[in-house]
Amino acid sequence: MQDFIYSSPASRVIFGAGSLRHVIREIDLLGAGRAIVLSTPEQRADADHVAAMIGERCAGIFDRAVMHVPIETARQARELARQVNADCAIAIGGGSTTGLGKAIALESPLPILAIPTTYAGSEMTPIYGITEAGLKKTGRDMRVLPKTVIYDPELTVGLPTSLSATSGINAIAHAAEGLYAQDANPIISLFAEEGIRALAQGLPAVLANPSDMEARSQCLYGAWLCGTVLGSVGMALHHKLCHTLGGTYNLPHAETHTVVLPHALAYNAAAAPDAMKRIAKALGGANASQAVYDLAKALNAPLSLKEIGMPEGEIDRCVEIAMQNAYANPRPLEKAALRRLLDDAFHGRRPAASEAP
Ligand SMILES: NC(=O)C1=CN([C@@H]2O[C@H](COP(=O)(O)OP(=O)(O)OC[C@H]3O[C@@H](n4cnc5c(N)ncnc54)[C@H](OP(=O)(O)O)[C@@H]3O)[C@@H](O)[C@H]2O)C=CC1
Ligand SMILES: O=C(O)/C=C\C(=O)CC(=O)O
Repeated sequence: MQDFIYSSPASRVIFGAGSLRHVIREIDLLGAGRAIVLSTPEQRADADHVAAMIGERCAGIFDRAVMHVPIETARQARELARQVNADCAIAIGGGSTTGLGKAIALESPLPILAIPTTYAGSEMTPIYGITEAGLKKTGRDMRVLPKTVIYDPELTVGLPTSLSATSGINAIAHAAEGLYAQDANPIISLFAEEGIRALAQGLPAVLANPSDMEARSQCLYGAWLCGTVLGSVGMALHHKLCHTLGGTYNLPHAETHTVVLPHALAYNAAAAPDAMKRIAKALGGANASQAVYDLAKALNAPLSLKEIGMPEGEIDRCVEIAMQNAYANPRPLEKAALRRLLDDAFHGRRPAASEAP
C-alpha cells in the first residue's frame, strides 16, 4: 500500500426521508438565530416551505439563484443577508443554489445549511465557482463547505427522470476520477466505489418509478459519497474537459458530464487499470467506459455532444484549450488521442472494448 493523507470533511449529515423536519434543531446546533433561505425562482415553493417550517427564524428569502453564480447575483444575496441580519444561510436546491450559498460564505461568517435536491454533490465540497464578466473562476476555501447537510430523498421526488439520470452520472464522474486521482487514498476510494454502486442501482429504479423512496434514497446516498470524493481528492481530464466544454459552448452541466465520462475513462483506461476494474465492478459491468455508456443509454440520457448543443467543427479548438493548462491525469495529454476522444463524444459512439491507447 502507498503512503497517503486522509482529511475528514467537517460536515454534519442528516440523512433520511422526511429529515427536513429537523431543520430548526439543526439551525440551533449551528448556534444561529435567523436564516436567509436561498433557492432558484423555480424552486421558490421549496424555499417557502422551509420558511414556513422555521417561522420567525426565517430572516428572508432570496430566490434568484442561477447556474454558475454570476457575481451580480452573489452581491445581491450578500446584501440581502446583511440587511435582514441573517446569521445562517439555508440553500435548498441543486448545485446552483448551493453555489450561491458558498458565494455568501466566502465573504461573510454565515454558516451554510445545505439541503440538496440534485445529485451534483457541491454540498460536500470546499469548491466554489463565481462567474464574472463571462468567466467562471473556481477555487477551494474551507469557509464555503456547508457546516450541515440535510439529505431528504422526499425532496428529490420532483427531480425529472432526465435530470435524475444526468445528475446521477455527474456524481459517478466525481467518484470515477477520484479512484485514479493523484492524491487518492483508500478511504475515499471506498466512498467512490460505494457511491457508484448505489447510483448504478438506484438510477434505473428511479427511472422506472420516480416516487420509489428506496431508489431515491440510494441515489441521494450515492450522491453524498461521490460529492465527498470530489471535495477530498483532485479531479483530472474528465472534469477539466467538462469545464472547458461547458464554459466555451454554454453546455448544460450534468448532460456534459454524462456524455464525456465514457470517453474520458476510455482515454485513461490503460493508465489506470485498477481504478477501471473498481468502476466496472461497481457498475456491474466488465469494462468501465462501456458500462458508463450503457448505463446512460439505458437511462435515456444524451450520448453525444452534438445533441446537447456543441456546434460542429469545434473539436480542434477544444483540444487546444484542453492542452493549455497542465494538470494531473493518469495518461499524459496527447493531442491526437484527445481529438479522437472528443470526436467520439461529439458523435456519441460507444467506446471500443479495447481501451489501450
Ligand atoms: N462547487 C462544487 O463542488 C460543485 C459545483 N457544481 C455546480 O453546480 C451547478 C450544477 O448543479 P446541478 O445540481 O446540476 O444544477 P442546478 O442546481 O442548476 O439544477 C439543475 C436543474 O434542476 C432543477 N431542480 C433541482 N432540484 C429539483 C427538484 N428536486 N425537483 C425539480 N427540479 C429540480 C432546477 O430547476 P429550476 O432551475 O427549475 O429550479 C434546475 O433546472 C453548476 O454550476 C456546477 O458547476 C456542481 C457540482 C459540484
Ligand atoms: O464549477 C464549479 O462550480 C465547481 C466544480 C464543479 O462544477 C464540479 C463538476 O464539474 O461537477
